[in-house]
Amino acid sequence: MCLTLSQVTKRYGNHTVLDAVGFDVRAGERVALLGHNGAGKSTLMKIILGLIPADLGSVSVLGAAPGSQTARTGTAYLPENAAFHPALTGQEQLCHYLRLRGASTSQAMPLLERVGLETAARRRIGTYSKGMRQRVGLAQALIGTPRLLVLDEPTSGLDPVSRREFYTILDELAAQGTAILLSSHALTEVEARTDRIVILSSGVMVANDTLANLRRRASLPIRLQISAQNGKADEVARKLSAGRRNGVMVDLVCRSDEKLARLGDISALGSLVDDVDIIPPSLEDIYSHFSKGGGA
Ligand SMILES: Nc1ncnc2c1ncn2[C@@H]1O[C@H](COP(=O)(O)OP(=O)(O)OP(=O)(O)O)[C@@H](O)[C@H]1O
Repeated sequence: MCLTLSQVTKRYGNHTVLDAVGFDVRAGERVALLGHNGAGKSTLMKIILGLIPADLGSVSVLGAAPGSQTARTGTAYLPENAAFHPALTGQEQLCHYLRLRGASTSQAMPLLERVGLETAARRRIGTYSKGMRQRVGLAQALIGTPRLLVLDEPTSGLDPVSRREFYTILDELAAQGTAILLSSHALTEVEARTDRIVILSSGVMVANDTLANLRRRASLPIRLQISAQNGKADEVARKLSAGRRNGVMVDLVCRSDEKLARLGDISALGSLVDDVDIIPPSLEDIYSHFSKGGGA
């Protein structure tokens, strides 16, 4: 196990910011840490990195205490807004980090190539876009091939192509055995790119499971979106006891275990129906279900 948290509790005065949080991250696993603003995500990351202590509970990072030599050597961290010296070039900034970690500066260019910054490597960081600065941060995090990678909202402010490229690099790292914990507000993107989801709500862990299992447990309603033949939406809606959305679309909401029966009802309408789409609950729906205590 690369990361093990058990009963981790943190208080600031009377305010309990983390309340008995516990989960694991295995080698090669990509875990998303989701939660509203102030849910405790950054606090948890700071505890994992050994920057602040937990009041109660235990944390094991690569089998060692957070902040210990073993934990620090094997862990890389990318803060949400990584700050770099604007007058340094990407290459100079990376050489600086390599020296700090006692590594050879000859690795700077291969690392910059890996994150797609080879052509900009000799330009000052002050001229980089946000996405390019985020890539410098990722190159820094890749020094020494970390066994645990902790990323605080790594893709906020990145365009869709940069996001995809960013996740491709994370996928490669995970395939090599790096454990990845990343916080995010971008629910739809973590849906496709992570193996497990942990949801914090006001410092309490309200979910820790694969998305497929969370979907099953939430058993939220499914929407069947039916396209009726021209002019027949009212008739279709009436026959199915469903709601008409506009001139041709009819919305039918049902439980997951009713889906097949309802599809049978739709198909029995024959030529009155042109098409049907099945819309499962989105990650946003599931997230909101568990955040409101639906998992309890
Ligand atoms: N040093 C501190 N002193 C007092 N309260 C703090 C301190 N650091 C964080 N908090 C409080 O702890 C709670 C959790 O904050 P944290 O930054 O961990 O949330 P977050 O989930 O990362 O939020 P965001 O998504 O906005 O980054 C907040 O209510 C915050 O005000």
